Amino acid sequence: MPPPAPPPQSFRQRLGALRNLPPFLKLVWETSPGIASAEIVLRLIRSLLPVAALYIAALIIDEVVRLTRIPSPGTTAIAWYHSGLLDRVILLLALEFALGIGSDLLGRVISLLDSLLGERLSTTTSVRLMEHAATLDLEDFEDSEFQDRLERARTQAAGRTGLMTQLFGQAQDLVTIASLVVGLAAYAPWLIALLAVALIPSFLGELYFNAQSYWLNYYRAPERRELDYVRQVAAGADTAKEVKIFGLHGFLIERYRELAVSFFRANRKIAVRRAAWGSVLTAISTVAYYFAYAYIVWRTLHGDFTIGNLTFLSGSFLRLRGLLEQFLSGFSTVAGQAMYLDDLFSFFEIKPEIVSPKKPRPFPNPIREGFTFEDVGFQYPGAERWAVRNLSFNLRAGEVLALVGENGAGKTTLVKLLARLYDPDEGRILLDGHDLKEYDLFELRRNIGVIFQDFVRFHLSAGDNIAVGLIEARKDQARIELAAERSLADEVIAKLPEHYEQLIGRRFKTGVDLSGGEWQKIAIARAYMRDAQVLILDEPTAALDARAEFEVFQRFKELSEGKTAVLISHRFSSVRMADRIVVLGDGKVEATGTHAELLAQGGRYAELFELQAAGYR
Ligand SMILES: Nc1ncnc2c1ncn2[C@@H]1O[C@H](COP(=O)(O)OP(=O)(O)OP(=O)(O)O)[C@@H](O)[C@H]1O
Repeated sequence: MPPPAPPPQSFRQRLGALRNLPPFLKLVWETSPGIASAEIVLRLIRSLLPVAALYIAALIIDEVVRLTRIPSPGTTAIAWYHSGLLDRVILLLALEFALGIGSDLLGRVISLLDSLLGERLSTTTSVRLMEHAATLDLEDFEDSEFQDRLERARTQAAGRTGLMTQLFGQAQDLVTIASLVVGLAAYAPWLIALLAVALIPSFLGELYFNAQSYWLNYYRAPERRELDYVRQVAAGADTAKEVKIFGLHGFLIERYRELAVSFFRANRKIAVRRAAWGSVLTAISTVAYYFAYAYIVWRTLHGDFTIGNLTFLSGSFLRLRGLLEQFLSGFSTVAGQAMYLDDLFSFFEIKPEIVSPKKPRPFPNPIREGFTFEDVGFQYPGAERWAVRNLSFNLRAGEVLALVGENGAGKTTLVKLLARLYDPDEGRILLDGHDLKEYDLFELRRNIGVIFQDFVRFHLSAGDNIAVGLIEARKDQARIELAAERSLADEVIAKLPEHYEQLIGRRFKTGVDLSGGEWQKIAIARAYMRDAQVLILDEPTAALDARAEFEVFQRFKELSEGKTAVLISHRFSSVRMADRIVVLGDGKVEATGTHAELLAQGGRYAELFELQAAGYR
């Protein structure tokens, strides 16, 4: 589908993006006040060198002209030197030389500082981006519009160092321009007006095309994400197996090509128009330059200006024109880039909704009553169906509760609500009689150890893969080993060549991959790593063989002595171990009871149990 046409943007709106510059400069400054101030001082000095050089060049010429008009002291350079007539010229030449060398040196130092500061800026911005992303809600991450925004902000974080150099350069040029204008104004003020008239059209043209490019990128962010995604799927290690089996290469490459070609076409259209208009508008300024040049020559012939003045003025004018052109096109680049900054700063403006209260209630230790779901309803953003609704039940302190239900019944959603990854849209969840929202978010999560069905396979060492359950205890080898023992991961690790140090996953060269069930044992150890009061296993055992799952759950039950535990599984052999079972159907509690009670009731539980049991007979 073609992207919608860019909305008409007034110049004022485009220039409005410049409001992003002060916070951007603040960011640059905070990155490194030392380098930034050195840059400012050096650039200020360098900005005044061109006018000084032009002025001295003019003095040299006038001096030479003067010397050609007096009687020659001799024919050799030595005779000239000894006459003392060359003293002034020599001094001026030496000065001009020093200015030239100085300017070159300063240029080198400045670009060195630029690159140092740029790299630091890119790191600072990326770190801030990650820090901010960490505060945001899970809901945000699941929203594709948010993903687009994050993607744009991410590219901005890496790409804005050019803008910094540009801004510093602009400021430097501005000082040079001002110094040249003062010089020029002293001789021929209206030349300056002529320059302005000549340059404004090309400036406006640049501004317009920059805005076009920005909007193109803006609207294409979803497609760019798709482009990256397709590339990843086509050439990624995780997907290679299915891509090969199903022979998806052709399909993926074709999709990539289609997207890339449509990008290319849109970009080309803007580039061609920009080039065409650019050459027309630049021609106007060239005409103005020669017009001004002719005027200065004419005034010199009339005796109003000296030859030195002529060189100074034409030199200044030429330089000024170049600088102004550079400044204005730089300015429109800056205005264009400032629009991209919108993406970065607007990302920083997203505020999380799930936060801790200002004065949190102390977290109960031990939990006395447990959790109560009161008529809880929750709808995923953008979804029409309620994932859970009118959900009421108790999770009593110290019990082992199993959650059962068909796919999509709302089991995982319930767990996410319990850990406040989402807040309910209706009803409330109480912990020991108080709303979960009254407790500190961090404390709540620290007290809950959840292992999800889709736990993350970190491409880290086996030890670290367990330690992520309580990252502060990463160095506590005894704790890691105990957790591994409890989840049966110790047997898996014993077989690895480097044991706990073994890198697992196939992303890195020395990595060893594990089977699905082996990964699960490692993941379950994370729950044991933290001494949480509530332990939740949300079906991370699906890939375990029947014996392993039985053992894992048996241990889980033993080890959750004195803790509150929730287990979700589709295997009744495990479920029946729980003290109490809650049957979910369509986001509601359908029945509760022990295994025997539920079988006796003969509802959905009995039906599902019979189905599974029949399969084994
Ligand atoms: N991130 C999400 N965005 C939108 N809808 C979702 C999301 N996650 C789950 N759902 C929907 O919410 C409902 C409940 O899903 P949930 O994952 O809680 O089910 P479940 O009982 O854990 O299922 P399973 O046994 O398959 O794991 C389903 O209809 C599902 O489609």
